[in-house]
Formats: sequence, structure tokens, C-alpha cells
Amino acid sequence: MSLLSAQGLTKEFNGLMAVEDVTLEIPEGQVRALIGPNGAGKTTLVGMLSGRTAPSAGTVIFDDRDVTAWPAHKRIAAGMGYTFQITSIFSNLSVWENVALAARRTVSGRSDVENAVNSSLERVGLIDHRSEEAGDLSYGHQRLLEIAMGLAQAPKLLILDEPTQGLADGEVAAFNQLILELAGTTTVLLIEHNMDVVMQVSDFVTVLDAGKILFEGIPDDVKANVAVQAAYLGGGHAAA
Ligand SMILES: Nc1ncnc2c1ncn2[C@@H]1O[C@H](COP(=O)(O)OP(=O)(O)OP(=O)(O)O)[C@@H](O)[C@H]1O
Repeated sequence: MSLLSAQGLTKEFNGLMAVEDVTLEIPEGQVRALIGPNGAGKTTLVGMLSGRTAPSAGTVIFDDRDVTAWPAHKRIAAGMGYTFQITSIFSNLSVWENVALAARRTVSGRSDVENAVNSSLERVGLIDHRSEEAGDLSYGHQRLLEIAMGLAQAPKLLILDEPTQGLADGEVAAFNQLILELAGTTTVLLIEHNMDVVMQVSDFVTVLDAGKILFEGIPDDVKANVAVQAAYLGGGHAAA
């Protein structure tokens, strides 16, 4: 069964088709990667899925409900979580308190919030940093804190927007491990430029190019596809 289903999603900006007639099904438990060259429409598509961008046409069904007209906060409450940007981290609050603030948006009751915060910090490997001021964390740890803030909301679907950007190699490896551990319990939509990460953690890949789906398949098939190589991976020749 699909947890998220998008049909015919389209976004036009003053005549420019940023996303055109995209239909997408994400089954429960899947780690789905969304890739594509700069300007392909990834951010616009995810904006329509998460409620930050109103579509020009199309529908979004999440967890069996038509959420197309729902604002972002209502979708978050229904189980659609996405990583917070570092800009939404309060740098002079502790790591723990930042995650608690996120958790309180969907989890109620003191002990449930505490459990959500502790387990999220454990999952991303930041539990030993819980008392530190968030602003004192390294860049890589701040990115993991964003993920912990998303996880603390106990999402059915976790949307990660370029989570490995700016991470050191060792931190990327830790991120991969985290996603592999989440797989099966949390459905993940991952916008990612790092192809090694995509190959290692995703079950299925959607390739967007010029606002349309160019190809969908398992990572090995995406890697082998000539049109994808031409559009995105920088090699080969597109089929005519
Ligand atoms: N608010 C807007 N107004 C006008 N055009 C926009 C707006 N947002 C995006 N676009 C255009 O829509 C197209 C898709 O942009 P989008 O940011 O969704 O692509 P992307 O795949 O996320 O790119 P990147 O990988 O660089 O983040 C681009 O041509 C962009 O210039």
C-alpha cells in the first residue's frame, strides 16, 4: 500500500513548468531517493508534497487522506516530517531542548516527549551531546540534530532534503548507517546529490529532469540507464 501518492502534480511559475504532471507512489517502509540536476524541480515537488508550495494542478494523498489543500503544519501533525534547516535550530538552547521543541509539535505528555527526544538523540548518535548548546556543535552534528528533530515527531514519512551536504566522509558513513537502521520502520523520501549515498541506502530512485520524471527504478537500473547518465551523471549519451 502506498503511504504517499501524488497524481499529476504540476507547478507553473509565470509560464515556467517547474514540475509537470508528476505521478509518484511511495509504499510504506520504502527509502525513496529523489535525484536530478540543479533546477530539475526537486525542491518544488517536495514543497507540494509537504504543503509549502500550492500545486497548479494535481493531488497529494497521504496515509489514505487527500491532503492537497492542507497547510504544512496539518500534514506534520498527520505524520509527514521533514528535516529542519540549521536556521531553525536555536543555537543558545541545548541539543535536548531543541529536539524537545520539535517533539512537542506532535507528541503530548511529558514522559512521551522525553522518550521521543531520548530515542531520537540515540538514533542519530547525539545522546552524549544532549546538554551542549546546539550552537557549539560541529556542522555535521548540527545536521544530525536536524534529523533528530524530524525523528522526534515520530513521522510516518520522513523527508530529508540534502542531508549529507557539507558532511565529512565519516559523517556520511554514519548517516548511511542511520538510514539503513530506519528502513523498515520509517518511510523515507531523500533528496540527495551524493550518488554513493543514493546507491547505498535507497530501495528505489525517482529521477527528475526538467520538471518531469525521466526514469524510476532500483539503484542499479538507474545507474545503468543511459538517459540518466546523460542528464545527471555526466556521462554516456541520451537515447534520442
Ligand atoms: N518561486 C519561484 N518562482 C519562479 N521560479 C521558480 C521558483 N522556485 C523555483 N523556480 C524555478 O523552478 C525550477 C525548478 O526549481 P527547483 O528549485 O524546484 O529545482 P531543484 O531540482 O530543487 O534544484 P536544486 O538541485 O538546484 O535545488 C527552476 O527553473 C527554478 O528556477
